[in-house]
Amino acid sequence: MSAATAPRLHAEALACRRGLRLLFKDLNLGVEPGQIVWLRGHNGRGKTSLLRLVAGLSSAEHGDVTADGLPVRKSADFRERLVFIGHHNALKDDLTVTEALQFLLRIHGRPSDLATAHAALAALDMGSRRNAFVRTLSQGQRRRVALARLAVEPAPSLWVLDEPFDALDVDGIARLNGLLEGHAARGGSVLLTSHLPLDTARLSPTEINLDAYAAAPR
Ligand SMILES: Nc1ncnc2c1ncn2[C@@H]1O[C@H](COP(=O)(O)OP(=O)(O)OP(=O)(O)O)[C@@H](O)[C@H]1O
Repeated sequence: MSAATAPRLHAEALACRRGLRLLFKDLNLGVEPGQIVWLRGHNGRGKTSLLRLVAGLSSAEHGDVTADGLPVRKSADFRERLVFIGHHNALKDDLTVTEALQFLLRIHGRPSDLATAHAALAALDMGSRRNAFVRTLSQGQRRRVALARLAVEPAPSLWVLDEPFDALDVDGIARLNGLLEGHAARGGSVLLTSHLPLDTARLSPTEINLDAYAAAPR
């Protein structure tokens, strides 16, 4: 990854269907380098579904999501400049914390040497558990390990984060806020969901309420 800023994300008149239900329609979306976008809306409105569209993991019913003008599903460059952390932490129970993080870094093409993994864990204050098995961690600790990837992201990419604050304590929230703030200041961008209130004074997020684009009752 060599680009100096995050990709410019754009979508027009986006509509999303899951199964038989049209979830939302007529959504215009833009995420610029340096911007933090907070996606809000009722349970089941389609926030996770939208994040999956943006990450190129599914197709829209109508409209295209583009990154620097190219459809995300066709851009290998975009995939290298994207960090997607879903609601499930994707950590393997039978690996140690360090191994599980190294695995995630490796499959996403990021530096995965021991020093990098240890630095990432230290940034989320998980250094003392680095040799523990993932299955022995609490939910908040698992979330910290999954988020540790962000601490060693080498270039300003687009971070797509599904409920990243979920299960974090006050210290974890402060650490994540620090990562988000630093990332945006370096030209990175963020699209995230959160049912918990964000620190708007610190993060200055742009809010999008998906309820305003509802296509049908939930
Ligand atoms: N694989 C699937 N097949 C069919 N419908 C699905 C599938 N996954 C999700 N849905 C439906 O799509 C709708 C939107 O789900 P989604 O997870 O995107 O909502 P959300 O806004 O993220 O919700 P929450 O705030 O509860 O996390 C829900 O009604 C859900 O039941």
